Amino acid sequence: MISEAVPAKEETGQAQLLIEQVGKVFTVNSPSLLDRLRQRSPKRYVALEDVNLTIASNTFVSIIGPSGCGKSTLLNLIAGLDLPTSGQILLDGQRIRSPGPDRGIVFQNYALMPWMTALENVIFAVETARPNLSKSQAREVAREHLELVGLTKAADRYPGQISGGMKQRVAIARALSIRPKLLLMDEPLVPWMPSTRGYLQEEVLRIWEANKLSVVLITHSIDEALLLSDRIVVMSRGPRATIREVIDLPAVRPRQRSVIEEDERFVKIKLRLEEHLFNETRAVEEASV
Ligand SMILES: Nc1ncnc2c1ncn2[C@@H]1O[C@H](COP(=O)(O)OP(=O)(O)OP(=O)(O)O)[C@@H](O)[C@H]1O
Repeated sequence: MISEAVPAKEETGQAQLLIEQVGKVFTVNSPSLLDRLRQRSPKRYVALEDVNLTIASNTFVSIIGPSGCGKSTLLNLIAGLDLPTSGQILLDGQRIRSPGPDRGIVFQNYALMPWMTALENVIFAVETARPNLSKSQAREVAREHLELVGLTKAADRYPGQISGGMKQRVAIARALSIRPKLLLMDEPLVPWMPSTRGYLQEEVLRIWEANKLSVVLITHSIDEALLLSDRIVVMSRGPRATIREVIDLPAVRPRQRSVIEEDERFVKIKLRLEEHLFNETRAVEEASV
């Protein structure tokens, strides 16, 4: 049995990101969605309800939950790409109302500009987020970040000329180059074969350790969450999805893959998460029949 999430206000005071009683209601009016919901007229869909979470500085947090529960919705609210219908999200005491340079975002599809080289993609982000830098300073910052992700040699290549894994590393370099307090990642490693994915996971860890910022990662992979995170946020299924539990992982760093298979504490958490996802997914499937 999984316990309730601890309300944000009961946690210690040095929080960086505060999510307070957040709810999100969508008005569904696209014909295909209405068709799926077997509705004719526009309908309200309560995606998130009463979401509370505190994320302290320098913490790696993964969000896991059944498909369609609202993980991306929550990440978009933190990114400021959308606004909550109720509640509020504060970053260092400032209410989030729009995207800002204090948050870097990495999506699954990289969102690179194809007509710009890898370096130009990063320079563009630096110039936009940090207009006080001179052109040569922006170029230098961009170069440093491409170096950080091991892509110095690919700096002058266009997105169409590099592999998907490399594109994702450019996207990570771009997100980090604006010096965000928070790095938000929406299933960035999903498309990759296990070997590439494993390599990118190591890269993400190395970059996080080098940068000391907070990361919020959405993932479908329990192993990935166990390998990378300090905390795992477990969401319940929608509608009215919320945080079911926040699990603090044992502070084993650096964390080898074998730890997840062999350390009894990790094995227990893995079983619990598998059971939760299985039950929630089954309930979603049953509800849709
Ligand atoms: N703009 C929107 N309008 C209407 N409904 C939406 C909108 N965006 C998301 N939803 C609904 O909100 C719910 C949560 O969607 P969301 O994409 O956040 O889930 P998710 O957990 O990220 O899904 P997945 O794991 O499949 O990526 C879904 O039922 C989705 O259909």
